[in-house]
Amino acid sequence: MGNQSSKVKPAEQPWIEEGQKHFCSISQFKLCNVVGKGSWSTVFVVKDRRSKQKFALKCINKKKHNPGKLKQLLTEVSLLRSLDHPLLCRFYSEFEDDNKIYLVSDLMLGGDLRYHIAQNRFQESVVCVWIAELASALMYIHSKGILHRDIKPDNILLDEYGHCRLVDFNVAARLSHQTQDGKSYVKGRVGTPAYMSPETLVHSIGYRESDWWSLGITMYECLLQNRPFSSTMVVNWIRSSEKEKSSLLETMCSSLEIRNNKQLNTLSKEAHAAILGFLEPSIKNRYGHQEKDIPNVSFFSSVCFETISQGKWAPKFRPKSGKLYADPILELEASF
Ligand SMILES: Nc1ncnc2c1ncn2[C@@H]1O[C@H](COP(=O)(O)OP(=O)(O)OP(=O)(O)O)[C@@H](O)[C@H]1O
Repeated sequence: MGNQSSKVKPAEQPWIEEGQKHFCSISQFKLCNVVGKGSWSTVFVVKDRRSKQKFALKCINKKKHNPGKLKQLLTEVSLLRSLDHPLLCRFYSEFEDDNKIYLVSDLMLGGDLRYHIAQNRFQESVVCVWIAELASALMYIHSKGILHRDIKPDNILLDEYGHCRLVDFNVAARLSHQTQDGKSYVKGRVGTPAYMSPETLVHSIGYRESDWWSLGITMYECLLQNRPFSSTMVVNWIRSSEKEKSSLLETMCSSLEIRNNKQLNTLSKEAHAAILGFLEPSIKNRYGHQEKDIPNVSFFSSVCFETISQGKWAPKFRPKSGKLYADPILELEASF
């Protein structure tokens, strides 16, 4: 382990002049490209006319969304405003006009992990830095009392140097409830089925450990290019009768079969153990139950968590510079 900070371009926030952080009108920007499309937004690369700096501008069409969705958006904005970490995508401003709501944030030019893992099978050393960076971001948001609830490769963007940024706080929530023994949780079966923890699927509840489970599925996928449970398998479990649902946890654990999974056996013993640690059905035994122990997980022995958490650890994979990691079809579909 070595401190690489002198050689490495940190995951720094772009420089912005004081006073320019609070964008309030679309006229302040020149539209450049479409960089992504979500289920309720289009994301543009825009250039601030004054500083010439580029940002991501998420545009949400008010007319296409019901008041419930817009309320959810307000929650997302309030959560984003409370967060500031080198491995999250910094949020600057929101403003609106008659038709749209606009959110301005850091622009991530390296594409999402879903794209990259579909192209390549990555070395463990690459994935180790990604998962350590995500673990660091996760510990930070948990320390702020927030659950992400939708960790998956689609919601992880790379910056131009290859640092991971956890994005999409659409369904994130504050840990607003407490069990009798003082454990914080959020109600609801929320997220993407294939990444949902057993407790979320079975009891419609999310703990901090539930995000660690999703990170475990993400790690599995980054290393092996597939997932331990398919979405249809999970959806079928959810749709099963109430009686069967009570045995869902058992089914899921036995289906895990990952303890004897041939693919897992192709990994180092450290990677294998980390996946089993994150995908531990019992939350008390799951990695992340004691978040302070995460840096001691043997899979992370080659990285320094302090440097990782400052966004200064050198990623082992750097996206191609000058390439726009966006489906060209989005450009054609864009409307404004
Ligand atoms: N800051 C950013 N920099 C670069 N690209 C981004 C940024 N934010 C979002 N994108 C791109 O835009 C896509 C859509 O963004 P996002 O998932 O936040 O939209 P959404 O409407 O909230 O989507 P959904 O509800 O389907 O998750 C992302 O998959 C990503 O490719």
